[in-house]
Amino acid sequence: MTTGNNNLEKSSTETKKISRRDVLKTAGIGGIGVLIGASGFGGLLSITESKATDTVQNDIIPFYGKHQSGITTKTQDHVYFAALDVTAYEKPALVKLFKDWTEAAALMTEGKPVGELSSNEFLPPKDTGEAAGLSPSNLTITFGVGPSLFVKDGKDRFGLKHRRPKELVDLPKFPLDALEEEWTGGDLCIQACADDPQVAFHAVRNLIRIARGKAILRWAQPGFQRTKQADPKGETPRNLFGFKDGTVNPNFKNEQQLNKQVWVQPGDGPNWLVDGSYLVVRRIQMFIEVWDRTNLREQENTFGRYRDSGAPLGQSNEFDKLDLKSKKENGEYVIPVDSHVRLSHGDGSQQILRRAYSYSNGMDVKTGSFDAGLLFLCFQRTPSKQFIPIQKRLAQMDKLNEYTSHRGSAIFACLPGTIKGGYIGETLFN
Ligand SMILES: C=CC1=C(C)c2cc3[nH]c(cc4nc(cc5[nH]c(cc1n2)c(C)c5CCC(=O)O)C(CCC(=O)O)=C4C)c(C)c3C=C
Ligand SMILES: [Fe+2]
Repeated sequence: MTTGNNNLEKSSTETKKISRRDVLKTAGIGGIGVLIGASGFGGLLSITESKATDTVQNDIIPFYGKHQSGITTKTQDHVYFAALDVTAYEKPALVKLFKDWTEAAALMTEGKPVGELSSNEFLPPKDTGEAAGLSPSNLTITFGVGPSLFVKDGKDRFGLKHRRPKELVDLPKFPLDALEEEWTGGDLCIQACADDPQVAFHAVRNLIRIARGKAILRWAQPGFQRTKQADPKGETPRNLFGFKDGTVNPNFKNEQQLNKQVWVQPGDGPNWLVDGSYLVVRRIQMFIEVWDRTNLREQENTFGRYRDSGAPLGQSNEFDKLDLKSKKENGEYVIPVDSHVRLSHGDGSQQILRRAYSYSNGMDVKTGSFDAGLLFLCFQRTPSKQFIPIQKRLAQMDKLNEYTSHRGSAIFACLPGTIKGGYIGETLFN
């Protein structure tokens, strides 16, 4: 029923690697527009493929489709997450922003710069340039809208109030929350994931630049997992506490399961969000110095899994099922009552799609310890029936709470995908 991250599927369309330099070289022959116009992107790829076989790989994730990419896409090595505040006052400005973002995002995910190269030395170049020569690196860019886009301080800012889904409301305050304004909320979000940190950063940087005069950064957080070079087998990544994290997740190959757990369905709320998903983000600080002084048995009891194999306590293999009934001779449960997996699993009926990344932001100047933790990103169909009840259980008695602190939080509705010629957000703004 469940798979590890390593089993997650890349989007269905066959993809090919083509570096930005290849695109520019090819453009030198006939011009990008002419080439794409004449043969479609597939044509461009096959030309380049036959010319430069050494660069043929699978690292373009299609931007267009029924759903946005970056949700059920195999988790890339890096994320750059940004929450934004809208500064525009009129809906047409928002529409223009999303149209421009769609165009730029589609280009960047194909490894292309956001605008044609200009030789006018008196103007700033359209693309910021740091991804020139880099491969597309499986870049995905996922856009979301927060509750405050619809209503802020009681004000219907863009005439969208009646379109706000009931589920798109600020999360309740959970016990032990230590949220800080500087890591919380946002009218819009951009999640850029890629197998290269510079490609992910480049994407967000250029989108923020395009947003000038319409939206500004509110907060941002980069995150990482181990790279594919370091772990060519693609095993489940480990978090900063050294445990395999991401073992149990909905099966990305199972369309039925995704429709049940991840994608918003007709009848769930307003139609504009059908085929989209809700994203809950938590910026969770992990007290790694305290953890490092904790003995192994305590660490394993905290999660309810073995550190080495990732297997549930009492089992041998990572993907073995949790046995929540089995007891030790002393009458205690093998998987402790306050362990993270027992509480997060509950009765198994609530599942979320987790796409978490570690972060490390240098030193916390107040304490002199690392400012490190987990950028917890999870997608779901109905937050009130998925993230919220799970987090309520965890906040009450999760043993992990001794070693973590929730510092940031936000919720977004991630829009459905779009086709070429359309734009992300058109179902909402039309
Ligand atoms: C409310 C949702 C969750 C938060 C917040 C959360 C924080 C968090 N988790 C880990 C590490 C692990 N989590 C694991 C499993 C797991 N966690 C959640 C939910 C939240 N975690 C779920 C739904 C599950 C799966 C439960 C199940 O059905 O078995 C694990 C075990 C391995 C795995 O399945 O991934 C680890 C390890 C940290 C470090 C953390 C906050 C910093
Ligand atoms: Fe967890």
